[in-house]
Amino acid sequence: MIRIENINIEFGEFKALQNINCSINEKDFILILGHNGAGKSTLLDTISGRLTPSSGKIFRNNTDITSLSEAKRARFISRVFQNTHMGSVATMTVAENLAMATLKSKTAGFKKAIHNFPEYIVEETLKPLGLRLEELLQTPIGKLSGGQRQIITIVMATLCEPDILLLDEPTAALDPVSTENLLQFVNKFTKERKMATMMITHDEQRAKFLANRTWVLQKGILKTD
Ligand SMILES: Nc1ncnc2c1ncn2[C@@H]1O[C@H](COP(=O)(O)OP(=O)(O)OP(=O)(O)O)[C@@H](O)[C@H]1O
Repeated sequence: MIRIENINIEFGEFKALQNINCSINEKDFILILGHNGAGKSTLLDTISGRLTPSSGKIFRNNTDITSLSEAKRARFISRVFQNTHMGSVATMTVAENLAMATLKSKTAGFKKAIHNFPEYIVEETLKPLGLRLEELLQTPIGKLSGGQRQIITIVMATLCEPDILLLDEPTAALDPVSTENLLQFVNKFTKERKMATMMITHDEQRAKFLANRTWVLQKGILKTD
């Protein structure tokens, strides 16, 4: 589905990613492990189009997307950041944030979308979770706990039905109970939707039940399985 060929990312003299070759297939759940500064976020930034490689190519179903902008890739590649402030607007309600997410990668229709909350999310996603998030729809998202906000951010990221979901340490700021809830949610949610997922984590033991593949980055070099 996504194929990466001989990708290099350089920041000045520094080689952050070196000669990366890998493929992400449908329904894969890939854990990305590695020490601080190994290049994990840089790899996700390269796949999402946030960074442009100095050499190498990225293909989606054999189409070369190396020069496709991040905004255009957002229709099929969704990125969730460790810092949920980057994926949602704190002063807007949960419902408004979810409505806004239906517009992803489009620029028109913002005012209309904000009044058109996608009701199906309540029955299909929020209620089955059993975390009573549906009771918080009119609450500004900035008032939610870190775990609640992270779950809503992931739901938002998947409303455009991407082929692939990129999660950057989604449990980094969470306590053990919220971490467990979030991982269970991610497991159920991505498998039900048959969505390929790449997740950066520093907690392999807790997260490994989710994954069919584990990749390790060491100083910009990727070891795939
Ligand atoms: N925009 C940039 N300019 C210069 N150097 C950068 C830039 N972005 C990342 N780097 C460097 O590239 C290396 C890889 O960074 P990256 O954020 O991908 O690491 P990481 O594996 O995600 O680390 P962590 O686990 O700490 O989040 C680091 O040495 C970092 O300082």
